[in-house]
Amino acid sequence: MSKVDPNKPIIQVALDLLETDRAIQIAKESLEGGADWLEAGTPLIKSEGMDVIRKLRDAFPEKTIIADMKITDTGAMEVEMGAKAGADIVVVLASADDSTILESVRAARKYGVKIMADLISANDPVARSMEVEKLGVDYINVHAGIDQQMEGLDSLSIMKEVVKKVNIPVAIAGGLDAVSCAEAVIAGADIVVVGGNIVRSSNVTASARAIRESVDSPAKVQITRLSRDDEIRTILESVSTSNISDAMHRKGAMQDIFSMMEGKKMIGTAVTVQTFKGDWAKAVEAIDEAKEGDVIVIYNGSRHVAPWGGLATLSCLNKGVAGVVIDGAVRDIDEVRKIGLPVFATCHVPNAGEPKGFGEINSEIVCGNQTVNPGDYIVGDDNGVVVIPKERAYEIARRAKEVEKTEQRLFEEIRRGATLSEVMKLKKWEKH
Ligand SMILES: O=C([C@H](O)CO)[C@H](O)[C@H](O)COP(=O)(O)O
Repeated sequence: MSKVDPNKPIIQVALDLLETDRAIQIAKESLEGGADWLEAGTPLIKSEGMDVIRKLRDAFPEKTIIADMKITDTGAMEVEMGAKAGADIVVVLASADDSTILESVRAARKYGVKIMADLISANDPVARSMEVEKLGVDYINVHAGIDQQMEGLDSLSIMKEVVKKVNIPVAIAGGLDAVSCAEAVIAGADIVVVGGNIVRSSNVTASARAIRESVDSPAKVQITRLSRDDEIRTILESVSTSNISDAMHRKGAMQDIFSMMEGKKMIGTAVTVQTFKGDWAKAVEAIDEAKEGDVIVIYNGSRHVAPWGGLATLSCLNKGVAGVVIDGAVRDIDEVRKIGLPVFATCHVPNAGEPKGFGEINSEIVCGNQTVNPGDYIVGDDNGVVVIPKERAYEIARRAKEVEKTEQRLFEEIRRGATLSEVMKLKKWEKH
């Protein structure tokens, strides 16, 4: 049942959820889209125990089921648990001690299951893949863990080395989508393990189908490479400031700063301005310092005298500035709205100050009670404005995307008639 045909890559869908019922429903939808193997993900096993394997086995008697137990010790006991619950393949950490791997393999032989060794966090994954093959494992999974992916680790380059060194089937996992699955198959992957990009999709069947098409015809998939900055901006385009706030554990949101341009989204890198009540010179000079795609972030601190208005806003268009954030007031709001540049501010008033020239451009400032440094990523939408420190921009963008995907699936389940607390089983997960 768990054979691998070198000409037909296997899609293993990782059911990284918390509830058995949702996992079974999502498994059904992913099989309809062409997924092959069903993995009880580690969070699912931790949440529901081995019973989830039994329920998956009952629901899908003919399918290959993987218990992603990530065994680190007591190999024989845990493999026995997985096998008796109905798994075909049990996952052991490749970084576990050799004694654990050997015991897992011995128990697997006794109970008629296979062992997949997961290389997540292995010190020297290529060398370890050869060692665990010698210890008798049946499959190797080259895996960039979810937290690692968020910081930019990907498993493809390691997998390219591993496939040259081992003779057993090689799986790859770690944030794979239709494009990276195609790349992995071209590079020699026998099994692609896909979690979030299937199970958190609002249309699980369509997402599984897209992966099926890409692994079956990988040469047809167009592979584009983006710079890190473009990648960050592309991801940020697709998420909301609420998603980002969740990803940052509620840090990063500016206080008392609101969109003056309903429906306009803004993404850019900060040019910071420290200025003072009644002085608009530095705010306006910052336009000349800004590059295309920058956001001018101004601390002015007055609700009554604006450092910014219509003429400054129009000047921004000539420089390709992505938007403006003001801790303080803006004026000429009718002109600002006509011009259409995203502007976020505390309020709007008629008064402007004078161009005196106090203050500084591109020093660290505090805006909306958040520290902003030049180059930090600033995102604004109708919810408000968040600042993402530049050092964590990629990670936060990726985490926000995971939040967005999770919500897409929740929306879909609510559309089907459930309430949010039913879908999330809120009562069960209240703090005990
Ligand atoms: O094994 C996994 C992870 O450690 C959480 O248990 C995932 O199933 C694996 O990474 C695949 O999921 P995605 O990375 O979301 O595709």
